[in-house]
Amino acid sequence: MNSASASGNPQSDPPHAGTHWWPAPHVSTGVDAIVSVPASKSLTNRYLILAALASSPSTIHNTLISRDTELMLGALASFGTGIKRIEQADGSTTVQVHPAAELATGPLGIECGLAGTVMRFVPPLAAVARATVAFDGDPHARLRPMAPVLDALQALGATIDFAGDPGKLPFTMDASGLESVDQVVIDASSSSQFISALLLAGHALPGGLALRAADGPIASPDHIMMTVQTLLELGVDITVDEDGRGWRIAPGELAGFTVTVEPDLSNAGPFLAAALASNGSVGIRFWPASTTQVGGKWVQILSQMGAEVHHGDDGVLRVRGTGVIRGIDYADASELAPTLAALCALASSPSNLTGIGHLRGHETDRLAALENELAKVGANVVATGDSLAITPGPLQAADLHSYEDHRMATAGALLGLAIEGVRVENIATTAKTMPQFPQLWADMVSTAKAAG
Ligand SMILES: O=C(O)C1=C[C@@H](OP(=O)(O)O)[C@@H](O)[C@H](O)C1
Ligand SMILES: C=C(OP(=O)(O)O)C(=O)O
Repeated sequence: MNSASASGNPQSDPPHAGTHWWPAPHVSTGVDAIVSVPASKSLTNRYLILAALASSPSTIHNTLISRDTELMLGALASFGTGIKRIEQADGSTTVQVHPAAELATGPLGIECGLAGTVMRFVPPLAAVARATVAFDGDPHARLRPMAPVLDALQALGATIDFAGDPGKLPFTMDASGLESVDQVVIDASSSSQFISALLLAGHALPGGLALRAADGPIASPDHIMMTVQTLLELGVDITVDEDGRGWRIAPGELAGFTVTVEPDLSNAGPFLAAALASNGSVGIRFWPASTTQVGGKWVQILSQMGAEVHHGDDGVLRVRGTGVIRGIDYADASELAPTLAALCALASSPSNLTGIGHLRGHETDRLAALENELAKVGANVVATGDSLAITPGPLQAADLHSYEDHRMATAGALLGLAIEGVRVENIATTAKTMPQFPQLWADMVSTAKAAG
C-alpha cells in the first residue's frame, strides 16, 4: 500500500515527501465504454467471515482481491481457516474456505490496515473463538471509532486492554471468559459496522444474540440491511424488531454455502458518473437485477441528476449523459458521498448531501476532505456536522489530496476527467478496494474520440 503520506487527516495537511502525483486524464469529448468492475468489498468480507464460521466448506466465486479482502483473508488464516484460491479463465478468483475444526485461541496478532470491515468484523469472530488477539492497523485506523462494538464484546465477557487511546486501535482482547447475556445495546450512530459485526457472528455466540441500537441515528442503514439479507439467504435464523432497531439471532450451525459475489456497485459509481462528467455513455456489466448494495442507488441518483439510465437484457446498466448535470438534495449517501460530491461540483445548480456526519470517521474525515478538495477546483462547499452543501463555481485545475482514501482518489479522477490539469495524490490508494482502478479508468478514457 502507498506509504507516502503519513496521515490521512485533512485537518492537518499531510507531509508529502515522496508523494506520487497522478495526472488525471481529461477528455473534451464523451467517453463511450462498457466496464467490468471488480467484486463488492462489503459482500466479499461478509461471505468470508460467515464461511469461516460455517460448519462445512464454502465456495465464493468472484471474490474481490484487494487490500481490504487480503487483510480479511490473512485474519481468517491466522485463526486456522483453510483458504484455497482458484484463478478462473475469466480473470476472477474463486476462494474455497475450509473452516477450522477449532478456531485458534492465540495469542494472535491481526493487522487491520485501514479496513473497517476487518477492524469491526473480526473482533466478534475472535470472541467466538474465545481467543486472545492483538489488533492494530494503519496510523489513521487508530482514529476510527471502535468503542461500541468493543463495549458490546466486553458486555459479553471479553476483556480488552487498550495500548493507546481507550476505545481505539491498538488493543488486545481476551475472550476466554465469553458468556451469554440477555440483550446487548449499542450506539450505531458512528458506524453501521458495529451492528453488522455482531450480527455476522451472532449464530455462533453462546445463546445467540439479541441486539438493539441505542436511541439516535443509525449510520449507513443500507449496510445493515445487506447484512440481514445475507444472513437470511444463508439460512441464519434472524428476526428484526418491527421498528427496525433490534435483531435476534438464534444460536445454531450455519452450513457451508456457494455464492457468486456481485460487482461492487459503489466502485461502479465513478465510472457511471463519468458518463455525465464527459457527456458520454458508460455501461457496467453484470449489474444485478436486485441488490442490497447501496450502490444500487446510482440508478435513481444519476437519473435525478440528468442522466438517461437503462438496464438492458444483456445485464449491462448503461448511463448516458444528456448535457445537463443537475444538483441534488440527497440523504444517506453513505460511501457514495465522495463520488456524488465530486459530481455535484460539476453540476449547474447547488446540492445538499445530508445524513453523512459519520463519514468523518471513515478512511479520513471525508466531510473535511471534500470541503478542502472541492473548494480547490472552484466549488463553494460548506460542511456542517453531518452535511455538505455544494455550490458549483467556475472550474479550475488543482492538485487534489487523496488522504489515503480510495474514494477521495476516485472522486479526484472524476474531477480530472472534466477539468484539464488536475493531478491526484497517490492513485494507488484505490488498491484498498479496486487495485485495477487506474487501468480501468485509462481504458474508459481511451474510448473518448479525439477532439476536433
Ligand atoms: O459494512 C460495510 O461493508 C460497510 C458499511 C459502511 O460503513 P459505515 O457504517 O461506517 O459508514 C460503509 O461506509 C463501508 O464502506 C462498508
Ligand atoms: C468507509 C469505507 O470503508 P470501510 O469498510 O473501511 O469502512 C468505504 O469503503 O467507503
